[in-house]
Amino acid sequence: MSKPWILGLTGGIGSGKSAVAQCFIDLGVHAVDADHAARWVVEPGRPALTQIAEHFGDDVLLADGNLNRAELRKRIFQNESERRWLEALLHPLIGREISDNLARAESPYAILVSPLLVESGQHRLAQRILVVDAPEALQVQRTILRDSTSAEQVEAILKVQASREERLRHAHDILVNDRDLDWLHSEVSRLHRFYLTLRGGQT
Ligand SMILES: CC(C)(COP(=O)(O)OP(=O)(O)OC[C@H]1O[C@@H](n2cnc3c(N)ncnc32)[C@H](O)[C@@H]1O)[C@@H](O)C(=O)NCCC(=O)NCCS
Ligand SMILES: Nc1ncnc2c1ncn2[C@@H]1O[C@H](COP(=O)(O)OP(=O)(O)OP(=O)(O)O)[C@@H](O)[C@H]1O
Repeated sequence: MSKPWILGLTGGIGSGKSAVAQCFIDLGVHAVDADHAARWVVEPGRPALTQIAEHFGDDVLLADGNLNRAELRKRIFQNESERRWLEALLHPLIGREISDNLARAESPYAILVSPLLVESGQHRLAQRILVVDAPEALQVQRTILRDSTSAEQVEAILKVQASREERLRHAHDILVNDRDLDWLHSEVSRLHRFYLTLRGGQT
């Protein structure tokens, strides 16, 4: 089987990656999401969850045995060495899930959605990079609304992610997501037609 042509889709927290990815999925494009892979590798019964509980203590587990994501989020975004420990454990596992899933793509191209595409080196899997960009104030506002979290928590996450400038340096295409969802849909349709021409109809 030939390797799929991969579009890397990235952007900071709350920029709209998942919303853009959904538009591509609606157009029939196979999508692999690093945040979803990050959930699979810590499901109950997976060795990584046991290692996380041993390292951080049982407070990071819920009564039903699932990961207490809100608790772990608090711990890692206020302590760089704890975040690095967690990333060293999870990123290789996430990378394997992503590669396995991308290999199953049957659409003319596939997308890899990842908040840390540039930071983690996952961009090397992609032939082209689309950055979803939005003003920082809008990223914070959208994330607070979506996650019922605080501005301080979102800003702590923003601080450890690549800067907009750094991310944009890797971009082949930029989608500025500062309008409504109908507009976003039409921009993604336009990009999709363009990517199909780049693929020259190859499957
Ligand atoms: C800390 C955790 C449990 C918090 O879970 P929660 O459900 O609250 O958030 P979720 O996983 O949906 O992530 C939301 C957003 O936070 C940001 N984020 C998550 N992890 C990181 C990180 N290590 N560095 C920078 N930003 C991150 C991203 O923008 C992501 O889209 C979770 O984010 C996690 O396991 N992070 C470590 C794994 C990782 O690096 N994931 C990023 C994808 S590779
Ligand atoms: N153009 C838009 N108009 C209105 N709401 C939007 C728009 N784009 C995204 N949103 C909303 O903003 C929130 C954040 O978007 P989304 O979840 O797609 O961001 P993300 O980049 O995937 O974030 P994360 O890095 O946290 O996973 C969601 O609730 C989404 O529905």
